[in-house]
Amino acid sequence: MAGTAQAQEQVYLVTGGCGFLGEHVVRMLLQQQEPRLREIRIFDLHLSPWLEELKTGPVQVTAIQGDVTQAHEVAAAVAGAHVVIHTAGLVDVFGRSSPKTIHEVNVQGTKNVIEACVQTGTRFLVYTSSMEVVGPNIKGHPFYSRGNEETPYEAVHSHPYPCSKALAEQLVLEANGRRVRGGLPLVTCALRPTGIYGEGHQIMRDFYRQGLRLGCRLFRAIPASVEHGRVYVGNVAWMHVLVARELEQREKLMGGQVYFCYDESPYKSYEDFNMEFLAPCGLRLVGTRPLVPYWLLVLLATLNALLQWLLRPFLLYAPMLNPYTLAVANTTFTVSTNKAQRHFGYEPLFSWEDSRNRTIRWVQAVEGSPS
Ligand SMILES: NC(=O)c1ccc[n+]([C@@H]2O[C@H](COP(=O)([O-])OP(=O)(O)OC[C@H]3O[C@@H](n4cnc5c(N)ncnc54)[C@H](O)[C@@H]3O)[C@@H](O)[C@H]2O)c1
Ligand SMILES: CC(C)CCC[C@@H](C)[C@H]1CC[C@H]2[C@@H]3[C@H](O)C=C4C[C@@H](O)CC[C@]4(C)[C@H]3CC[C@]12C
Repeated sequence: MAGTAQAQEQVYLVTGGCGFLGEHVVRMLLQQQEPRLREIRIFDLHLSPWLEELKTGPVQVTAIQGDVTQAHEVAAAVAGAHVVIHTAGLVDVFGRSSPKTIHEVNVQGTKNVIEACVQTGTRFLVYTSSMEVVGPNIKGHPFYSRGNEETPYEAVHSHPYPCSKALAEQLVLEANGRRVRGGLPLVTCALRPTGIYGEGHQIMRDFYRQGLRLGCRLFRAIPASVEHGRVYVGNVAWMHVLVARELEQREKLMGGQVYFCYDESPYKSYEDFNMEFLAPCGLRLVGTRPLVPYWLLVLLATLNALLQWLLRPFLLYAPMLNPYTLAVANTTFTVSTNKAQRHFGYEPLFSWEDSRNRTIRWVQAVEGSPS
């Protein structure tokens, strides 16, 4: 009886629940009508207005404005939660934030989440990591033959964002098995999405707007042969929900594990993949080969980095092209694995066709909306 009462009382906490991925996780939790779910807490630095519309359903939705770098705020939000899905993070590869801030949010913030679980007795922690914990590395090595979780790869990073994600992932995995308040072990695991796309993807929106400005054209910069891993946001969210649900039943198998996020999205170059959505919206990718030689792109990227540094005291100059983004876009890195299917029965919830159509509809709706 006590078991039944407990089973109906589950509280989920989603950090970063108002972000691109976080919103999909929250909506997925509500759509899946998890019978044991009583409350979803959404913890974010900035709360979104759409939260209000979620508050009318049978599951209590609690919005908590807070900062993961503040240990006491995190502990207060975690107290009494059954599972924490920690998606909050500073996703910055353009140099908008300082390396210190990226470290504080992504590493110290994750430490605070782990410590809060230990102190308050929360046993299950799902961490949103990134493919960039593995690569592409600074040497530009491709991840050949569509690697999986076991594929050897020299993970060497210098950029603050992948460094912070790698450190945070390590902390999460090392915390698996720590005794939480009450004496039971903490069960953790990390999900590594490749480049996420779908409704709410701001970089896709930026490319679309840039294409409109350029007379409905984009100019190819990266060879079509470079494959870049992509995964639909709905499937990434679904994977988080499944892991959160299954972690309790399969703690021996899943605890301390990493899983790449994958689905049926095709293997293509970054730009060709974007054109799957932007072409039906009227954009055209000019050139079957890069129009600008690679050495010139490297030069421009280096110049941008230099300008960013020089202008920093006066203004924020953070263009999309810099040596790091160029290296990521120009290095083959894709995954092919079925580990999530073997460990917890994951199958993508959205087919490629669905994912594509949903994303196209979203891009089309972007036109005319404020930037
Ligand atoms: N977007 C991708 O392609 C991608 C790929 C792999 C992994 N990831 C990871 O997925 C997670 C979510 O990324 P996203 O693309 O949804 O980014 P996002 O910026 O849309 O969402 C991040 C959320 O975290 C919140 N946040 C930031 N700093 C915070 C703080 N100090 N305290 C509390 N909340 C804070 C933001 O307000 C935002 O709502 C991140 O951890 C990111 O590293 C993203
Ligand atoms: C060279 C230019 C023409 C194109 C620049 C594109 C560049 C802004 C894109 C290319 C690849 C993108 C990253 C990739 O999809 C994966 C991730 C992992 C994730 O954890 C955070 C986002 C990130 C880094 C994407 C950012 C934008 C990138 C670099």
